[in-house]
Parts: sequence; C-alpha cells; structure tokens
Amino acid sequence: MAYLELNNIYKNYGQGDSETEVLSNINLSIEEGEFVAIVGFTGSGKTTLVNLINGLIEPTKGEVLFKGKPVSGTSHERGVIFQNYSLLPWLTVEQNVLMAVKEAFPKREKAVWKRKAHYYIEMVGLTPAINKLPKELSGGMRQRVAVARALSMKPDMIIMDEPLGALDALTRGTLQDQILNIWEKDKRTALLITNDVDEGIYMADRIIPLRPGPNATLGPEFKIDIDRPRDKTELNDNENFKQTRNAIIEYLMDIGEERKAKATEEILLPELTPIDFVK
Ligand SMILES: Nc1ncnc2c1ncn2[C@@H]1O[C@H](COP(=O)(O)OP(=O)(O)OP(=O)(O)O)[C@@H](O)[C@H]1O
Repeated sequence: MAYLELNNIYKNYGQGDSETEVLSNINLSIEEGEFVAIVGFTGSGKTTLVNLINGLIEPTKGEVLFKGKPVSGTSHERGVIFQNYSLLPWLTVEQNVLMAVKEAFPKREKAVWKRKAHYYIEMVGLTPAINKLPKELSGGMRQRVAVARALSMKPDMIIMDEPLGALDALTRGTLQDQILNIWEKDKRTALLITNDVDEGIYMADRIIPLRPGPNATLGPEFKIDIDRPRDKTELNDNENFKQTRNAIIEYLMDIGEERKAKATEEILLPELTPIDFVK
C-alpha cells in the first residue's frame, strides 16, 4: 500500500458554460520515506493539486488516499508549507510557531511546547529574531518561520507548494538543506511542488512533470539516481545530473511548444462577415 495515493483525480472549477477541468486523470503514488517533486508551469494546477492532497478541497472525481484512508479535511499528519508565508501578523516568531505546536500536541505541557518551538526556530536560524513580529522580518526570514511552523507539528508527510520561490539564492539553498536534513533525520515523506528543475533534482528521488492545463495531467516520471547527501557544487559536473536535467528540460520544452500550438488553435476566430454593414 502506498503512503499517498491519488487515483483518477479530476478537478473542475466553475459551473455550466464556465466550467473548466483544471486537473484531469491524475494518478500518483508515493511510498513512505520517499521525496517526490512535481514540476510544472505557472497556472498548471499545482496549488489545486496541493489543496486536494491537503484536504482543503475535494476532487470532482477520483480519490485521494493517505495511509490507505480517504482524505477528508486537513490533518496534522500532513504539514503544508505554502508559497506565501501565511503568518499571523500580530504574533511574534515564537508565538506563531507555538500556536502550531499547541495545536498538534494539545495534551503536552507548556514547557514541552516551548522546547519544541525553540528547537525548530533554532534550526532555521531565527533564535535572534524570536520576539520579532512578521513585519519586522525579511521575506526570507518569514518563510523560515513558516518552515519552522510546519515542521514543528511533526507531520508524517511534508507537502511544499513552491515554498522557496520568492527567496534569494543563498537563503533558498540553506532552506533546501534544512528541509532535506529533517526529511532524512526523521524519515518523513515529502512532496515538493516547484517550477525549478534544479531544485527538484537536488532534493527529490523522483521528478514528475505536471503538464500544462486546462486538463493538466502528470507526465512520465524521471528517477534521480544520484547518491545522497548530494553536493550542489559537485552536481554540475555529475554526468547523471546533466543527463537527467537535459531530459527533463527537453520534455518540458516539448510540452511548452505543444501548449503554444494549442493556444494558437484556440484563439482562431470564426469567420465573421459583417453582412449588415455591407448593404
Ligand atoms: N477556486 C477557484 N475557482 C476557479 N478557478 C480556479 C480556482 N482556483 C484555481 N483556479 C484556476 O485553476 C487553474 C490552476 O490554478 P492553480 O492555482 O492550481 O495553478 P498553479 O499551477 O498553482 O499556479 P501558479 O504557478 O500561478 O501558482 C488556474 O487557471 C486558476 O485560475
């Protein structure tokens, strides 16, 4: 039995004439302890996919199973790191993380909550900013709070919706390593949604492209056969990395071209002769 399973998922938005099928026949199976990355174009339905797995929305057709049971509603078992930091602006760094810890471990005592919160705040390097409000932090720091908050709930599965997209290269690299450390140390299962192929190759065991929508569906998977821990500086000289990267980029470019061709077809207007004006 797979840890997370998506079987024949379809998701439509709107009704009647304005109904659009955003996701079409999505099948995905992730084993316990795996790290899978989904790469996709802007607007292809990545967030819709995350929200379905998280239980925030329901599929129009098909089923999402987590540990063999249908997903219904959100759960602490699945921790999501969103692309916008979604922190509570009136709470400090410590309070934002504490709130999550309390929610995930309601029966523990205050000292345990504090210890857990401080552990994750330290891990993302924010101890010096522990009493600051979100508005006093940089974008990178806010995202680090969001990472600490999601991980502090000790979810069985970490789901990341382009969590690092807005960060500078250095902060992004540091956070990638912190997420990988946690994943490896605690043997979690992880799903990363990204538009950065290199990030996917550096972090994941498998990369699956999400073909552009409407009717977005998953493409063939690419296995990343590169030993861990991976060294970013050495990756560029790694033959396996180069080949995998080229294959994925070629595939994405091909489907990008297909999309462009389709777009041209779709905007062709019917022949309109303004008969009334010719008179
Ligand atoms: N609640 C909604 N109602 C109607 N349409 C929606 C809704 N949510 C998303 N969509 C549409 O579904 C499509 C996919 O959106 P989604 O946010 O899942 O894509 P995405 O790949 O995450 O985009 P981005 O990369 O820009 O974040 C878009 O065309 C979007 O306009």
